[in-house]
Amino acid sequence: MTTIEVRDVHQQFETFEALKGIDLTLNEKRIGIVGSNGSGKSTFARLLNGLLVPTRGEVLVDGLDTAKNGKAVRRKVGFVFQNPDNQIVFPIVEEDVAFGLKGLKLPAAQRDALVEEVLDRYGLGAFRYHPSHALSGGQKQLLALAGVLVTRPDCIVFDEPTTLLDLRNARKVSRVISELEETVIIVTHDLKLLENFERVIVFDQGKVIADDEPSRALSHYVERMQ
Ligand SMILES: Nc1ncnc2c1ncn2[C@@H]1O[C@H](COP(=O)(O)OP(=O)(O)OP(=O)(O)O)[C@@H](O)[C@H]1O
Repeated sequence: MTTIEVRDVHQQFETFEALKGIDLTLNEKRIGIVGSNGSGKSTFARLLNGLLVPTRGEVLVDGLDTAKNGKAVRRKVGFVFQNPDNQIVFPIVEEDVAFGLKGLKLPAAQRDALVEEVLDRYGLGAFRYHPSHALSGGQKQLLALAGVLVTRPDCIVFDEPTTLLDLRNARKVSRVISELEETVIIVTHDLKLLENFERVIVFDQGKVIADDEPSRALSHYVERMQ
């Protein structure tokens, strides 16, 4: 199981400090990240697989520094964006999933089998040769997830996976996430998503203000928001 160590992390965007000294060790199977708008959650999430490197401090994934080993880190930790349109880059569904496998240089037959398996798993098998842009919002979110899962990361970071979805699709994506064997870290405003999680971390103005089992952490958050 992947362990992510975040040590004295600061993130400065020009004159604005979005994260102000974060120290955390993440090694639970299910971790939720909550907090008000602009509190630094997405910034924090993007640090976890080296999409962003901290301006001060360090992030280590199984001992690998994200600032020095970005590629190896991203093989361990996948990232699913809030808006799947930011993640889906190929015009045809199967091409998009296959792209994630490109670096592995697999024989074509093995690559095709992996693509088929992951599409079937998320009910997208019938859409294999369809244009990616013609999928519904929920299907796009699942395609984005398929494209990450096919590379078999140990841990997946989701940035608000249900925010853009209607209730039915949000439930579907939420069920898919709950069934994942991989370690899951979710940034969300949808507190229902965090039922049965092991740990919830609450951000406020670039700092961690609570870090606890979900019911205690969430009641702290709700109190703070009043
Ligand atoms: N690339 C950037 N350049 C400048 N400022 C940035 C950049 N990225 C984030 N910020 C700022 O950092 C702060 C934290 O942003 P972040 O997206 O991490 O918040 P968040 O907690 O995810 O918010 P939300 O719930 O609204 O998605 C915000 O004030 C934002 O404007």
